[in-house]
Amino acid sequence: MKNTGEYIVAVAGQPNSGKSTVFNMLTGARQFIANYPGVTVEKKIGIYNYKDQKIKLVDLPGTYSLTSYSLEERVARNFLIDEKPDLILNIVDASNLERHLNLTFQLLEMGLPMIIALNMIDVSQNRGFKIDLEKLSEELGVSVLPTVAKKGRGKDDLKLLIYDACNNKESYQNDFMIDYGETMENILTELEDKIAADNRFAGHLPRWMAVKLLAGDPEVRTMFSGN
Ligand SMILES: Nc1nc2c(ncn2[C@@H]2O[C@H](COP(=O)(O)OP(=O)(O)OP(=O)(O)O)[C@@H](O)[C@H]2O)c(=O)[nH]1
Ligand SMILES: [Mg+2]
Repeated sequence: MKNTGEYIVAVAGQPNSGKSTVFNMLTGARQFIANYPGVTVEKKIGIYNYKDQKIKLVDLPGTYSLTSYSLEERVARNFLIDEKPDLILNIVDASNLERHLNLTFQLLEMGLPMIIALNMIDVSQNRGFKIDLEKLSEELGVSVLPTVAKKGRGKDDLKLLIYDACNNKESYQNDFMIDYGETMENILTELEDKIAADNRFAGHLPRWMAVKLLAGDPEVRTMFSGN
């Protein structure tokens, strides 16, 4: 594992979930803009120090899923695959929980350490929603922290959680797995074995590749056919 004295945290979430607001809340003024390799999509990077640690946040483009059909989705997912950040900070809009969990499941399938900031708790409460945080966290196998980023609420707890997660990655590495049913699972297992045995795909998560392959993902298909 790299230990360069700084941790890289990818801020991922659907559009309008409050990613940038959380990003600003955590990093304040220490921000700069870069680009992702080969594309013009803006890469917003922010830095803050916490205790003895330097934390580098990357504000990923907002996407509804992680297929490879749009540039933003490709950028977000390639960042996760290529850079293997120390942690994914998934921003979820508590007032649209069901819709936002779609991306959460896809992020979980990438097999990286992850935590969730359940943002917009104020909006969710105003709508009369009561979210059982413990149950949500238990079902997903991920730590869930409520935030109201617009008002700075949850900032200190979130910094502490990020610090803890970066320093104890194994405990934040989830083993979440969608069960696609017997027929699909049989095919997936076969594919996973083939992928795991193929050194072209070293460093890739076999399960993730197998799922994407079955879904007809163009990028993964190209990788597989070797073109
Ligand atoms: N009420 C409320 N509003 C929030 C909260 N967090 C963010 N917002 C507002 O929600 C809107 C969207 O926030 P952004 O931070 O821009 O969301 P984003 O995820 O970065 O959006 P994209 O970059 O377009 O994907 C802004 O108007 C924020 O001020 C919150 O916890 N509560
Ligand atoms: Mg934003």
